[in-house]
Amino acid sequence: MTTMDQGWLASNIGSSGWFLLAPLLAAYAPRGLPKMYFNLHLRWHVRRLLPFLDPFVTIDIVSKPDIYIDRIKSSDAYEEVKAYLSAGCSRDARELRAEGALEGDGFILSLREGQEVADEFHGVTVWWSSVPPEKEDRVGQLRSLRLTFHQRHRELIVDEYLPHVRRSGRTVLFRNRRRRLYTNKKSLEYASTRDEVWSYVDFKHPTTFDTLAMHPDKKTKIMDDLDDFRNNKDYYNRIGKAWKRGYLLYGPPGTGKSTMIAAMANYLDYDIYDIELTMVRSNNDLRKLLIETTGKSIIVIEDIDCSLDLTGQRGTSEDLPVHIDIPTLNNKKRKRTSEVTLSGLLNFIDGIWSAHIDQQIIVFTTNYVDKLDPALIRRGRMDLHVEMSYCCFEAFKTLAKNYLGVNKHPLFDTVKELLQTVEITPADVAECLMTSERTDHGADACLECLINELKKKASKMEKDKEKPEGEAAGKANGKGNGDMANGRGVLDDDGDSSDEYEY
Ligand SMILES: Nc1ncnc2c1ncn2[C@@H]1O[C@H](COP(=O)(O)OP(=O)(O)OP(=O)(O)O)[C@@H](O)[C@H]1O
Ligand SMILES: [Mg+2]
Repeated sequence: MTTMDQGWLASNIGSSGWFLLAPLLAAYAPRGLPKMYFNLHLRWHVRRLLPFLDPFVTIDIVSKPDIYIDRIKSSDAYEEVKAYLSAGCSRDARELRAEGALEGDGFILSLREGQEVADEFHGVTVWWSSVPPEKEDRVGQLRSLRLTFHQRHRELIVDEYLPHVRRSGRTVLFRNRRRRLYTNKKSLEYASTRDEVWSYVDFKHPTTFDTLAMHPDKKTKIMDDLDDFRNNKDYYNRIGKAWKRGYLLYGPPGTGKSTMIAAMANYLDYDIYDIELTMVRSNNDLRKLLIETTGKSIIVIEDIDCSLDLTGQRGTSEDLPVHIDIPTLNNKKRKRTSEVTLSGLLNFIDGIWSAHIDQQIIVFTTNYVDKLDPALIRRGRMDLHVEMSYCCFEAFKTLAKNYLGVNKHPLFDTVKELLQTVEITPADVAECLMTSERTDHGADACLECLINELKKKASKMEKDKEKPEGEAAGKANGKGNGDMANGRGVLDDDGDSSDEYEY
């Protein structure tokens, strides 16, 4: 971009003849000609001449009233244009205004009133200026940014340049924002249509795919899948499918399902909407929640098997309201009826309403995958089923690096051997390795602690095997009864994980 002063004059030089004609017409026409003639004919001609006298077109991009700013999540052309200009014009413009960014500690630079900057698009020069607010009424000041361009470029500017400005502005806004972790409010709290349905905090989870303990092949496949999703907008358009993808993460407690969600959000740079289904009163409220989400986000329903009674055969259960305990406002628990049904949830995932927001990932987690209604997790809804399993040696190595800062150790061989037979969750391994932080013990002591734990588990498994069937204590692979119904809870230590995830 260059400052406007020279650019503007240079482009106007060709039309200076018309500027001379204008005062002549204004001076002689009314005196020399009958009034009637002037009114009927000259005015008509003057009107036709106007585009030649001033061949420039202006478009004002007007801000939304302040009172609505907070509610605007998806698109606000004014904010997008401002962000586009702040990324470019701050380099050339001399007189700027700085506003504290809505999020973070930074400033947003914008043009001061009267300042103009030029921009170039496909060899065509256009000018942006900030115009003073036109009025201040009960909805607050309406500010505008004015775009000026030659009328012969109208099509290019309207059809290509302005969408380009909005797209680029959105990218700047997205880059500058703080990511958020949303959770839904109780249905009772958003009775009015203007109430916010989500509350949020800044999302600051430190987990990445680097620190996630999992077999590397499996990890790579998941990351590739996320990349494919992110980069394939055209593909989704072409096949006529909403740009969404469903992940089902299943496995015993402590195997990293929630951790994986944080890693996914950090990898994609997405917000998270964590839905507590038991707080949702009806299918209608569920839809309301969906409408108020934004793109580039992950919608999470954790422990879907515990959230609502959405299990059983679709034909019998989908339209029956489910009974759940909702704490009431005076904190006493009382039996209430949630009218969220299985079909309501299915519609939430991939009904017509779900298509209105692009680039969303839906994640369900569960400890008991086989208890879920097949309709809920069928392919197309939950596109990728990922089994989060017990700790394999490769996953252990990641944890050892995270917690102890070691890549090799003489005790690794013993750990490797034990992990081939013993089922231990990454959470339990992490707990043993964390002793190095809590005490002054180094890697040796932590690894010995882990080996002791593994040996204890091994001898318990032996004892359980000797007991008659039915008496053996449930494996630690389910919340409560240890009933991991898929029967594939153990990752091979050699990392042969090909059958642990399915597409
Ligand atoms: N795969 C993993 N990689 C790294 N850390 C892990 C992993 N699994 C578990 N952990 C550690 O264990 C803790 C608990 O894990 P997490 O909450 O992700 O388990 P979960 O599978 O969601 O369990 P639940 O089924 O009970 O919700 C995490 O805070 C993390 O420190
Ligand atoms: Mg969890």
